Amino acid sequence: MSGETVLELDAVTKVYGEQPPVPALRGVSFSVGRGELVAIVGPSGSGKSTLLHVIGTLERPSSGVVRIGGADAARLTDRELSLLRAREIGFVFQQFFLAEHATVRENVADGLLYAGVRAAERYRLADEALERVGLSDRATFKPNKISGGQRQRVAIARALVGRPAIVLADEPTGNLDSTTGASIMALIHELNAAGSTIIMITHDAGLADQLPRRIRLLDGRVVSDTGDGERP
Ligand SMILES: Nc1ncnc2c1ncn2[C@@H]1O[C@H](COP(=O)(O)OP(=O)(O)OP(=O)(O)O)[C@@H](O)[C@H]1O
Repeated sequence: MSGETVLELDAVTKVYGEQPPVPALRGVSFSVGRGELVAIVGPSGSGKSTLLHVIGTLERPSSGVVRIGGADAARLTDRELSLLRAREIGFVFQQFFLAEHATVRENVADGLLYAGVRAAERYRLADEALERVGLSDRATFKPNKISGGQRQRVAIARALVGRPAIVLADEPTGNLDSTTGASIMALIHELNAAGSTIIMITHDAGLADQLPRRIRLLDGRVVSDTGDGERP
């Protein structure tokens, strides 16, 4: 059975600067189906962050096409693009990026600020997301009163709260010790098993090997992709 394509890249390039131009992506094509769990792996400078920014519509490609849920990102205005980003993409970063003055619950609810969801609904969905990451009992805490692993769970709940089509995780275990990192990886697997489509960037081949599909980048090109476009 072939499922729905949530992300499609076709011959995407990204060139930074002019003197000299730095080609960060040199014709990247692949697609991701709903429910996939994909690692994008490669050494430093291979283009992983650039690819994440392009997929996340934070940067426009120099050429090529990025389709999210069938919509060609290049055809959208900046305003439409921010709405698409707010509704369809959940970001998880290595450095959590939590608001320290706000509670855990507020941090998660704020993930819906730009998606046009009313406050009461934001908090209801935040509580639901916190339950999914096993942190309901920390909802009223401030981020500085919880552990690093719990902070990353908050960041993941924040990314999930709007039930985005794609969760993009950039080295989500990069700031954690190995045990805590393993528990975050277990959570990522759990969330994927529950239906989330997750694309994780890592330079760590060992971590990538734990994921069902690996797309390997080198010098801005895909050098291998263990998925063949078939949907799970
Ligand atoms: N804003 C920028 N301006 C100019 N060059 C850039 C910019 N961002 C990235 N690059 C260059 O593009 C190439 C790819 O960088 P990118 O950050 O995407 O790689 P990466 O695989 O994420 O590396 P790392 O694992 O070290 O974060 C590198 O040669 C980098 O120097």
